[in-house]
Amino acid sequence: MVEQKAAASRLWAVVPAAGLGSRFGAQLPKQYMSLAGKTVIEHSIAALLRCDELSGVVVALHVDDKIFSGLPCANNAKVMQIVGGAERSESVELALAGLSAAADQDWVLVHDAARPCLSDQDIQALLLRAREHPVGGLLAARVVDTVKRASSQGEAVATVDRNDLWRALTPQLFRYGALRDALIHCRERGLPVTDEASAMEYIGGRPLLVEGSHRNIKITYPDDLTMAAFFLAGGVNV
Ligand SMILES: Nc1ccn([C@@H]2O[C@H](COP(=O)(O)OP(=O)(O)OP(=O)(O)O)[C@@H](O)[C@H]2O)c(=O)n1
Ligand SMILES: C[C@](O)(CO)[C@H](O)COP(=O)(O)O
Repeated sequence: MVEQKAAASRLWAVVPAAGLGSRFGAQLPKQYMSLAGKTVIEHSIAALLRCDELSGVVVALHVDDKIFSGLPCANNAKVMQIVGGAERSESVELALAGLSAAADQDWVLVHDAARPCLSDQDIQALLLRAREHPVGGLLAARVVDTVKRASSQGEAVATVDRNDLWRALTPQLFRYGALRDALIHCRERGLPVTDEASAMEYIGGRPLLVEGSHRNIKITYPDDLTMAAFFLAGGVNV
């Protein structure tokens, strides 16, 4: 009997970009702030598009977004747009629903539009390690500061053992079907999901932590844009 060879899993990307950047406090959503000659989101998407095996990217936009369609990357044949939701997790779930060509066993990279300093090296490290893992994985960085738990009065009440603490970054890489089902599971139960890995954890998964660069910062406050410009200009090579 001739065994049917399983079709190779394809690689997709989802870019949550429907936020309004309230903590950043600018007139424009932070993903559209200028950075090193382009907008923040263009750097984030460009990093994904440099990955040759990517089949397509779905960008989740705010319903009132009038900017993205005017960017050069919006005309890239691999780039699709959908309207996101009120929460980041909802935007990701809607983007997955928009990936009609994806098969359950395909892989999906979810990468914040607000993380413009993602390196090719980190993407390749995540793809190499997480695709060999039964659940998938995420880029992450070890916590290097002492961590305090605060009281409601803003006083340090405890020091948290940081030896096993990591900061979750993006991209995060999971199988399309498993991630879709995990996000639905969490939404139906009102479980708080701030990243894709937490949804996978809720259904019993243990995503692989792949150490990534501390330069892969999330633009949250204005100072982050200054740091990102420094990193994209090459930073200090030690
Ligand atoms: N409903 C939402 C909220 C956020 N995001 C995206 O998720 C990423 C990380 O979210 P965050 O840094 O919190 O962005 P904002 O929600 O814009 O920031 P803030 O919380 O300060 O308003 C960003 O690329 C943001 O555009 C999204 O797609 N949909
Ligand atoms: C997904 C994320 O960037 C991982 O650290 C983070 O959880 C996003 O949080 P935000 O409050 O939506 O920015």
